[in-house]
Amino acid sequence: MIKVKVENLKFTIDKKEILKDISFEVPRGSFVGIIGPNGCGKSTLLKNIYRLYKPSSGSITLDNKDLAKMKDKDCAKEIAVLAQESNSQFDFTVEQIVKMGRYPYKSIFEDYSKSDLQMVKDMLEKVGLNNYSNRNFSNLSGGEKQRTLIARALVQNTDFLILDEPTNHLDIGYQIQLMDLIKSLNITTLSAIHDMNIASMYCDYLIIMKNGQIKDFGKVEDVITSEMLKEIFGVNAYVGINPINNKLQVSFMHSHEHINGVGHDHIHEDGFTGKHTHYHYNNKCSY
Ligand SMILES: Nc1ncnc2c1ncn2[C@@H]1O[C@H](COP(=O)(O)OP(=O)(O)OP(=O)(O)O)[C@@H](O)[C@H]1O
Repeated sequence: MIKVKVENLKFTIDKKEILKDISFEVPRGSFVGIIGPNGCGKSTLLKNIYRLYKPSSGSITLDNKDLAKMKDKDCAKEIAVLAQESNSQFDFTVEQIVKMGRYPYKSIFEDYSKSDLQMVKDMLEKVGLNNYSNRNFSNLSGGEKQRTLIARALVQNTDFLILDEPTNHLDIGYQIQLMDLIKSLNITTLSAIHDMNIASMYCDYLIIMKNGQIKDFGKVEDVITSEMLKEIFGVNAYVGINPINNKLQVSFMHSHEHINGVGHDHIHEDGFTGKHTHYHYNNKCSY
């Protein structure tokens, strides 16, 4: 079953084509990550899906319904979004911000119910902010702000979650805690992610983007390769398998550490000529 279908999506701003004929499907209940270099169009793609931007052409459907035709409030019951940092919630307390996630379920003069408030309290506890209800958002650390915004997205209680670099600002403990929490909800999730190891641990499928185009779409183990990392990001990496969880694990190397070639003080393909050590791996020499 397909939750989200994007077909031939193009998006142009200031005469610059940022998304060039994007098509993909997100299977219901899956966690799909989007990876790609800075500026390749990940956020812009997400913004077209959560309707901050209007596609120049193409279509996006959610459960076979044309997203462009949905009312805002209905859309908010179907899609929760954690965008990249925004300062729009400047003067609110943490609790007030998280409560906003319940807004789509309220009629115009209806106040928040006991169960809304309980949900907010429970979610703040889950993201490790139980004593933060009355703190002013603007005084929080980057990680605390991020966890507040995640709590707001999760109390929206939708079947589809869009995350734009959700682990931004979070220390490794909170990164794992947050991703475990999201994964445990079993809701369809589409997320821009920079960290390859986080992507490998949590995603079912990955979209590889470059220059506003999709270069690959597939299962994590099929698309994360050292060749892809070289082609898309221009970096050298060792891709192995963690024997404990059988997930791919990526370890990056300096640009002068690579597998083909021997000898000291020679010119590398990237121009590196400095002194360096050679490392041996499987009888091949890397340096
Ligand atoms: N409102 C806008 N006006 C003009 N250019 C824009 C606008 N929004 C995005 N762009 C440009 O579109 C391109 C894609 O930006 P986008 O934010 O989608 O990249 P990204 O892949 O999410 O990058 P990052 O990894 O840095 O977050 C960039 O070149 C950006 O400068």
